[in-house]
Amino acid sequence: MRHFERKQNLFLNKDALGESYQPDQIEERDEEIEEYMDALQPVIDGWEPNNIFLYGNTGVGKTAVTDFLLDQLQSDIEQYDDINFTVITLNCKTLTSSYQVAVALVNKLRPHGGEISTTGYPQQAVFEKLFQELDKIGGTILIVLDEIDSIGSQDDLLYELPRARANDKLDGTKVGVIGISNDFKFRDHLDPRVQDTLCEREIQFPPYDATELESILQSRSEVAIVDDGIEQGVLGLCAALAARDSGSARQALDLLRLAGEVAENQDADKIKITHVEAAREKLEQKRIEQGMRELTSHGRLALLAVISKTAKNEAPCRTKAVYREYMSLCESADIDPLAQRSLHNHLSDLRMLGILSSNENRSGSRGNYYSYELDVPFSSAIDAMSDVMVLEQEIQTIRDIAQMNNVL
Ligand SMILES: Nc1ncnc2c1ncn2[C@@H]1O[C@H](COP(=O)(O)OP(=O)(O)OP(=O)(O)O)[C@@H](O)[C@H]1O
Repeated sequence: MRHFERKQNLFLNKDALGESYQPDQIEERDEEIEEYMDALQPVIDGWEPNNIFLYGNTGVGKTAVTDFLLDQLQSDIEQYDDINFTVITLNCKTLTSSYQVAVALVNKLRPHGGEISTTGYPQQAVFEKLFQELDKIGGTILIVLDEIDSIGSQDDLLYELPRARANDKLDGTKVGVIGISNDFKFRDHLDPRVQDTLCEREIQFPPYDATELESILQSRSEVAIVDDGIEQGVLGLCAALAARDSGSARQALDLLRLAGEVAENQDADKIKITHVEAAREKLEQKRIEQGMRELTSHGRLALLAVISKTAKNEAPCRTKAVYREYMSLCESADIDPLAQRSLHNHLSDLRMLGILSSNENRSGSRGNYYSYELDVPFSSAIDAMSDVMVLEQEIQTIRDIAQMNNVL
């Protein structure tokens, strides 16, 4: 049997490319940092803190900048004896109401063994317990609620918490809320009173462009990867691919880490462009597989129909042609086909998931029509299909046709 062996030739600190790493330096966010520092200024001046709402797509540095600035604030505040400052951070991902968020906060603040049950109290009673815990700490408290959109429409706490002092619920403790969200609709759907309070200061984090991502990768790779461990052009390629897709630093860092792992497995002395390409394919496949897990069986058959048209070199193709292919796959799978209109909806969903792309063609008197093609490499799509479909024979036939037509 093969033994585990430590490999340390390319990575100096692989964890520095991972999710839990907190960078010493934030790149390319000077404007947002400036705005954020302005919003936090009242804390160090000893006034009531602003409530701040941060929004932007996933991976654009909302959490990293928040952690960085609050650490900085905490250390700068040490020189002022008259401020007692506390930060409480809670990720709300699994908490779907004000009640659940309030219970989680209370239990975070109570000592081990003194936690309250997650059910059975009237909501106001939990809020009261929370205010009591906050008063025990006293001073200035910032409560960071990450992924705040999970709270949904039951958002009373977001109204009550920032106003607790004004409404005499707190005994001198100054509380500010920092809400973080990547759901752009969440803000607009908030009760207008909550919106006014919570979004006192709003800071938007736009997606990164390729140059910005390259500079983030550059600074992170200095910590994560050995000198001379990266071939020229590798960081640029990772940055360009992530910028084109999402503008997410997380995606760019994931790509570099995976490329490093591919290189390491091949005992290469550098991370090369080919390793990035292999890593990209792996990530793409993971993304498609994740997307496909959410599809119904008809969604999968719709995708397989487009894959089959691609193998025949017949993509982009119109809905009508996809529909014919889909009908024949349904017949092989012994599944009753949907109407063409419903297939069209499935194709739209696949486009939303980034698996297909579509073009609207204008054809004069005959009206407009859509044509579809894969927006991911053929090989990733068909490999992902093989994992989730039972149409083994049909998938093999599609592979054979693709090979004959040199479709990769
Ligand atoms: N400007 C930056 N400089 C250095 N590292 C960054 C920067 N922006 C993001 N990162 C890194 O990218 C990764 C993702 O960033 P972060 O978690 O802050 O994104 P986010 O906007 O909070 O995303 P989500 O909404 O999904 O939580 C982290 O590893 C973070 O350290």
